[in-house]
Amino acid sequence: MASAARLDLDGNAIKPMTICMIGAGGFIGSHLCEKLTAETMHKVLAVDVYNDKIRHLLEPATHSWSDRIQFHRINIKHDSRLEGLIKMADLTVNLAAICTPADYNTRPLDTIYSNFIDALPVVKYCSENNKRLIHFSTCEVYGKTIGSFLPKDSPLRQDPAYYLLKEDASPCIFGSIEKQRWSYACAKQLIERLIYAEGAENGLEFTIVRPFNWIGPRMDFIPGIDGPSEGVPRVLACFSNNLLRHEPLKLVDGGQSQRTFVYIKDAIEAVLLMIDNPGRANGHIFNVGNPNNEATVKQLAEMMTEVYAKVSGEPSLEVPTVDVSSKEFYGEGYDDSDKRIPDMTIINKQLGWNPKTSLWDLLESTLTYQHRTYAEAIKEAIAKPVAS
Ligand SMILES: NC(=O)c1ccc[n+]([C@@H]2O[C@H](COP(=O)([O-])OP(=O)(O)OC[C@H]3O[C@@H](n4cnc5c(N)ncnc54)[C@H](O)[C@@H]3O)[C@@H](O)[C@H]2O)c1
Ligand SMILES: O=c1ccn([C@@H]2O[C@H](COP(=O)(O)OP(=O)(O)O[C@H]3OC[C@](O)(CO)[C@H]3O)[C@@H](O)[C@H]2O)c(=O)[nH]1
Repeated sequence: MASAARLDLDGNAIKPMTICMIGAGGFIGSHLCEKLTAETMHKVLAVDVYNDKIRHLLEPATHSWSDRIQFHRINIKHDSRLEGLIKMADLTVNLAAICTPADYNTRPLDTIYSNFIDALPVVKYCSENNKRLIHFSTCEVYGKTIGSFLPKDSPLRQDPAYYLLKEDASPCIFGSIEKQRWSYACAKQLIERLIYAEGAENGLEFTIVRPFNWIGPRMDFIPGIDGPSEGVPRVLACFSNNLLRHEPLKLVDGGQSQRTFVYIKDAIEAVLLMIDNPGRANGHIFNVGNPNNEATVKQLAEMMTEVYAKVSGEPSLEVPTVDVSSKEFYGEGYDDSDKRIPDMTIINKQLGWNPKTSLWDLLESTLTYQHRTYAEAIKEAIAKPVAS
């Protein structure tokens, strides 16, 4: 239930504000909209080209929060209404982006435009109108770890100094230009630098969020069900799709890359703390991830296979995974981040935030959702005769 008497971290009453949320119809946006409507008195101006993932919040128009969320179907690439919405709001949260790795090397121009050029007016309008901005960047701005350049058997690889990713100390290490995978990370890095410069030179009040593999329900799409059959979503949806279809999970280059996964609901708590505590969040870049949930992609596949068997009651395949080369899976120009462990010092100090949910638990609730939402539709799709 929304409460009028919520307090910030310094014990002051939080005043309801109007938030212009761009990209509100996506995975993170849908969870943030849910949180803001259910637990706060803030008003949301939800901007996106799609609204399927937030339709349950918009309809019927008789929800207790209905007068606090408005959907605006706007493509921020070319819509003059954007400035008016930013002016109307106290805070803008910008989530809009192309952010699936399969696009970075195959649609590099769209990726760079989406993550840099299209974000420019948002930053400009916030700066010119003295409005606060929370901008979503990515853990990919760190690129590869320093440790990955050490010899394979070097004991230094065990030293956190060579792999822990720190907002104010780690370098950003990308591959060469023909490795177009880095088009996204590079565009995100440049928009971060621009926002930082707007803060330094023009006083823009900003917060930059670097999400480390947030996962949970409503992430991306299941190919052929609620997205294109040939589409390649992020790993959670790829592996969910394989499990739902009883196919082996594809391990790109053997699945040796490492990631830390954080449950979307834990991560959204961190974003709400940023929204409600401007004095503690402004001017900061925050890693938001769960350093305790590290796994190789192969280990993730094995755990998802085990959890899915539990929640679906269906036996696992005898050979649950298959190796595939990155060239075959993503095409020319793909490259990968080797390891991503967020340093948590800054977010702990400023906001006292820590994630709670283990990898097993977050996969259990997410795969329960995937099974409930998609299993029937997949069965029907498989049963349908293919048109000749
Ligand atoms: N999910 C993660 O773990 C993660 C990790 C790192 C960074 N991020 C960043 O967080 C943000 C949100 O990610 P997500 O996982 O929710 O992705 P998402 O693709 O689910 O959401 C992005 C939303 O932005 C909208 N959008 C894109 N271009 C637009 C435009 N021109 N006009 C209007 N709307 C537009 C899309 O329709 C989509 O609904 C992105 O900036 C992404 O780079 C997410
Ligand atoms: O079927 C598959 C799909 C992927 N992989 C490998 O899994 C690793 C993670 O892939 P994914 O979650 O798709 O994306 P990344 O973690 O590499 O990048 C994202 O991180 C943050 C963000 O900025 C936004 O979400 C995005 O760039 C990777 O190693 C794939 O190769 C697989 O083996 N099989």
